[in-house]
Amino acid sequence: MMGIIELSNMEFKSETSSERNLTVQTARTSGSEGAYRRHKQPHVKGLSVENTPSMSSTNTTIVSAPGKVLLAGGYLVLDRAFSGLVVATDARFYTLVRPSNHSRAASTEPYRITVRSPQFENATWNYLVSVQGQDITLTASPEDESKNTFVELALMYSLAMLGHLIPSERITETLKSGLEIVIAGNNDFYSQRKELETRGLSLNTGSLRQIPLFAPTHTTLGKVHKTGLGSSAALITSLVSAIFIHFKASTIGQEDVLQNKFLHNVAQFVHCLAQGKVGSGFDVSSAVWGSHTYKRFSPEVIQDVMNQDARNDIPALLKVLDPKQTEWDNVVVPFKLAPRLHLMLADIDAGSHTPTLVSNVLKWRKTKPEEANGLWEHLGRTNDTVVALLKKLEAMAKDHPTEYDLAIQKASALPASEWGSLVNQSITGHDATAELLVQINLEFLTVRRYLREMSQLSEVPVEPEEQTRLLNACLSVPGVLMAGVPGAGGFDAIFCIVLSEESRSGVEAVWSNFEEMSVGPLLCQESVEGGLVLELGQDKPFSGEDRIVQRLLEV
Ligand SMILES: Nc1ncnc2c1ncn2[C@@H]1O[C@H](COP(=O)(O)OP(=O)(O)O)[C@@H](O)[C@H]1O
Ligand SMILES: C[C@@](O)(CCOP(=O)(O)OP(=O)(O)O)CC(=O)O
Repeated sequence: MMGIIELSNMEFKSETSSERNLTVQTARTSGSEGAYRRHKQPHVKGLSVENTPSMSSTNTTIVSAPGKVLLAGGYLVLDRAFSGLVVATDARFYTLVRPSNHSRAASTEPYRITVRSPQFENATWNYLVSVQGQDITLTASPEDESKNTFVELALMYSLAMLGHLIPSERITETLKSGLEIVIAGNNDFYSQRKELETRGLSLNTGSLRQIPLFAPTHTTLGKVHKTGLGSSAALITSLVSAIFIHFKASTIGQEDVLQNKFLHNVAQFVHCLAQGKVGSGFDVSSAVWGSHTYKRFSPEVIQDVMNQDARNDIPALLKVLDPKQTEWDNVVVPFKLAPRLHLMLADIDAGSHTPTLVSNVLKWRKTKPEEANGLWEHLGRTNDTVVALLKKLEAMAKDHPTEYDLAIQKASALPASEWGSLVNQSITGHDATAELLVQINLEFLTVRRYLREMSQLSEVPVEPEEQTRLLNACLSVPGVLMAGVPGAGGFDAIFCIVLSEESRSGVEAVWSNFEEMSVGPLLCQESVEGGLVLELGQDKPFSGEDRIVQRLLEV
């Protein structure tokens, strides 16, 4: 057994097969866990289980990655000249990897990997793996009813890379009993309207809390209504990382930037390949690093390997994905909402097709470059101002906690349009927190004004009128700091940032009474756990208390 390489010495030299170690954050077990982990939900029998459930956590790896919401920078973030603000959610995607239950016989090649997504109908995929020295090839079983390109590419490339990174004996040893992989996304990733209907429950957060973890979606992956949290990015990031960790090509417990960069680069590459295009990558980025401001990587970085021929030269691919050997120029600056600010999300049942919106906006930018670039400059600057003000607010909370709390309390009782009256009311004569709140609110209204202008000029419904009416109704509730359309906008979703539980209830009431569109609240909030988390495996044992891990071991 080779020793763990010191992180400072770590090199991803593709021509050697020496051991590499990659790092993800270890799951926290107390205090700051996401709302989902804290909620005491009644235990309701959820999924039908195909295989005999194995409660054993031995040799089991579980890695999770968060969903995302792009609060500012939609479209602009496709261009390196601009930044986006992405917040990771405590709704996560989980990948479990363990030796298979039923393949004692299959101790020789080809090894078998079975992947299940128990929330869906017809969602089992079988793969056959052959190992010849450093060359590892994976093929989908021809007997499968459906194909999952995202899963297949993630497995194919992760294993092929492992062949060049760790000794082949370790690979065959790990594969010899076959592998079982279970993939599950938090309920918030998919519309729960059908599940609520089945249970005779109405569409509100109280009802959503009664649904079991990883509830069945009553449909196939192809037909499911997604809520826009970025299922494929979170899935690929958790799957790729779980594989690297399960094969002990990675270690845990240290926050090593280089190692996470490698996992990021692999996930980013696989996601681009599966999507058939190089997007901005903000979703994979937040799945790895949590909330941050994001400046994209130059597409040229991976352009040359963006085809299936990359399989034929894994050392060359490893070189491109090695953060030390290739210039990955993405910029990630960590971000955190100030205390007492709560993110609220809702999906709109109407939905929009993001690739169509993107292609039409980019077409407009190409045909009217002056008009578009002028607007993007203004919008980009206003987005940056909003981020800078949110950071100032966070600093204010740290430096002057008592004044900050008092100001938030007062602002919670009034709609944002009336916060101006709070600025000069404090004992010191000037309330700096109230002033920041006013500025953030106004700047974000300006962001929305530019987005509506973009809608008009490009004829793409980025903030459609129906959404404008909904957002304005939310902003009339006391204690609502921001309301907007995330990401590409359209009819997909809305977000609000609110200052208190009362504000949250007020906004929820607006959503359930809104008659123009069906507004479905989500339960998730900002992730406090950051990006990638090792939930189980290596030196992170099963405590018996984490009900998410417990549930994953059962399904
Ligand atoms: N629970 C899951 N299990 C397996 N694959 C999944 C799961 N959820 C999503 N995927 C994969 O992600 C693809 C959806 O990707 P995409 O349409 O880009 O959605 P999104 O915008 O949510 O990322 C699916 O076709 C499937 O391959
Ligand atoms: C337009 C964009 O900048 C942002 C789109 O963000 P969304 O969060 O709307 O994405 P989907 O989950 O794919 O619907 C495109 C991009 O950056 O890739």
